[in-house]
Amino acid sequence: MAPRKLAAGNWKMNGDLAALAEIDLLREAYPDPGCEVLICPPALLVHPMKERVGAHKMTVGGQDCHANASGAHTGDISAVQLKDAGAAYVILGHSERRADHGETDADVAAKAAAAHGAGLIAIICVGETEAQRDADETLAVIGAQLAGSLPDGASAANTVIAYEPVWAIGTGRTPTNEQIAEVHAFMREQLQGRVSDAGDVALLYGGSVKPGNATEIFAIAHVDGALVGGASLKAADFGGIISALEAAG
Ligand SMILES: O=C[C@H](O)COP(=O)(O)O
Repeated sequence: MAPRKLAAGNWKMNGDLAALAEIDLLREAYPDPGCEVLICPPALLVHPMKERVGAHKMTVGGQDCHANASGAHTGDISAVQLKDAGAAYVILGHSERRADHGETDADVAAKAAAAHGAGLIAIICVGETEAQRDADETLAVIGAQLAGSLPDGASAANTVIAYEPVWAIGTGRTPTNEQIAEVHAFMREQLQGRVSDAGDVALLYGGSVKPGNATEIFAIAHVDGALVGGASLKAADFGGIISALEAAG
């Protein structure tokens, strides 16, 4: 098995029922996409989006889950509930959750274990801040986040890793191709010994991916797709990224 090719959209706290019209546009433009296409809308939209996707092979995911399957956790959503609503994936440990909700690597590992238990594929996010990159700590930070956030039992079938430099998210700035290549090769190496099929785990790049830079980014070794924020909100933009991934070797 080779790593899955995945164009993943993260709508973050954007979108409403009317925005599901974008799904119709994607279905029409890509009736049989040559890569996996995933959209992770706000939790309220997971079920209606899945209904809108219908028989199309596009998948839907959550943006977070609780580590427990149920219980007294007001405002939280479990992996089991996401699965029940039609999700196939869940994003975990996004830097916005690490910053806004104080999520630690151990929290992310527990959530990923819950996701796996519920039959969801966990997209585990890692990435350095600008200060950490300036201090030449990038690989140490990524190595520690990976080691702490990967649960036992992670495999290419149930886990995807997304490298998202915090300073590149929503800023229009991206690392150089060499910087992305260095981190992705490092992540591949770090997975050895932790995951039996480390060579087959999909590694996504995320942070200001647009139709205009996607082709270049997908040509970098060990980049198997993208986790896209702003440019996933409109089918016209996300479509450009899907097309670039379809065309990537
Ligand atoms: O999860 C997606 C990332 O945070 C990237 O967001 P962006 O594409 O808006 O920079």
